Amino acid sequence: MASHQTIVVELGSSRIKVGFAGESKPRRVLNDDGGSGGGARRGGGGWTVAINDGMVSRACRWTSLHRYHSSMYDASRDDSAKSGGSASVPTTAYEWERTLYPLFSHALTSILFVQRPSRHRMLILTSDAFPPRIFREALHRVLLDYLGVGGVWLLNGGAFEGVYHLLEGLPPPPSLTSSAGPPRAHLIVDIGTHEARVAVCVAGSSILADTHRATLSGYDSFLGQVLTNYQGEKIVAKDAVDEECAHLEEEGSYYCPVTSLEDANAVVRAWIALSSSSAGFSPDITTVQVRLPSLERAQRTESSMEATIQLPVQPLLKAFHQIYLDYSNPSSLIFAMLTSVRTCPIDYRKAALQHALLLGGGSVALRHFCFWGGLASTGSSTNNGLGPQLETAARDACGVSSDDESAGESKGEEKKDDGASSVSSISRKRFRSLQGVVHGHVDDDDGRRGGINIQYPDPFAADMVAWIGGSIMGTLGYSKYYQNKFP
Ligand SMILES: Nc1ncnc2c1ncn2[C@@H]1O[C@H](COP(=O)(O)OP(=O)(O)OP(=O)(O)O)[C@@H](O)[C@H]1O
Repeated sequence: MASHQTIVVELGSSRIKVGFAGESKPRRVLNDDGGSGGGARRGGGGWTVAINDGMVSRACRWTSLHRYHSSMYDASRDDSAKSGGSASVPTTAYEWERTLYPLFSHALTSILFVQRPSRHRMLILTSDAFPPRIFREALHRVLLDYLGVGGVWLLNGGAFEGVYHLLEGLPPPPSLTSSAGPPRAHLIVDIGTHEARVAVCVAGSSILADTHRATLSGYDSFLGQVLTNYQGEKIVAKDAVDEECAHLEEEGSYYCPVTSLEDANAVVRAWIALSSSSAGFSPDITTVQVRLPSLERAQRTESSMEATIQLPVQPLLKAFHQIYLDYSNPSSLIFAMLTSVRTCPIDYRKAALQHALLLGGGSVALRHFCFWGGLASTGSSTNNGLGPQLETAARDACGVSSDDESAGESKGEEKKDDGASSVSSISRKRFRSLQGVVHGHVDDDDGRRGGINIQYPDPFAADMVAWIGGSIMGTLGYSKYYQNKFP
């Protein structure tokens, strides 16, 4: 059987990327605003893919395969659930077949224009390291039996496997000398929609399964926390909706204008835009001006209402700290990263922390997020963004304060009480074993060498790396890994 180009599909929870192996980008990225990218905000209960497979036009509801900490997931935040959509993940192979058949039929006929599926094999990347058995069974049945695709390779934990094929070609971090040779290990951090996943990937091998961690630090989970924090603050938006709020204040109740994930996303985008603009930004800023989508909609019916309002930034920064930087919180990203490294064999720890890579759409969305802690400690806005903030949080977690870079003698000492008194002594000691690795060593000539270094996989787009890695894999001769219809 002559095999034509391999098809590569990345099944993400909020974006599905479809294309051919050997190409530099997917032919189409499906998301819930019709595939144009950017993404309208949706809740965690799934979204709708518009399907047109040449026979019928309909919609297919797509949910993530698995939801980590599903008991912690707050369905009341879910916009789609509120609007009557089903928030449930399929629970039988048959339900998965009903979801997958229209989706892949659409991809083959309307996106890739494949005439004879049997001449193509398909590489499927899933974010989950362990997708449910019923999903795998349904996928194979749909692709091999119903749609007649030539062969299928389901690649679990796709981002980790995919990026593995790009790592060799990535330039070394500027802090490392080029003579150091190719890195022996990487810490891969994939920030997705609901979850973030972390694992150590070793050169010449694959990911170390023991180091795999999943945590509720996806971009939408962060937005959920932003929403919760603003609602908890009970903001009185006097200037925005004068009469209404004055009345509420009199009654002793409050009004919070941030009412959906979409609003929370608008606050995040506004803050990033403000902090990225060099003009007029200073660490003293405590409010941000935001145009809220929900107020914009209300404005259409009530013309007296203002859609742009001034909001405090404190609840936003608090959410960022809780979800990403708080090393005393087991659900935070920094906790997952440090636990992952602590689990890996001791001789790989140094290399893994020196070569940490941020992947996934969430890391793109937060790449320039500015946090006060960083600004305050450096006195400038250059040390902002997710990567530098995670580095600072890792140093804090390991008891390496930011100002003792030159004074190695403080190693091993208890961190002084500098306002972080709410952090328990157990939390402060939890990652002490990584202190030397996170800190690096101090050279007389060149300053600090080694230590934690968190990078983006430039020049590749962090949210495309998994698919591009899959595209490379699809061109290689991995025949024995494909499950073929005609073995
Ligand atoms: N370029 C971008 N700029 C801003 N936000 C983005 C960008 N790309 C993706 N996002 C947002 O980041 C989140 C994660 O995107 P990603 O493409 O990694 O999702 P996914 O692969 O579907 O998720 P998962 O890996 O959890 O299955 C989504 O909420 C998405 O809206």
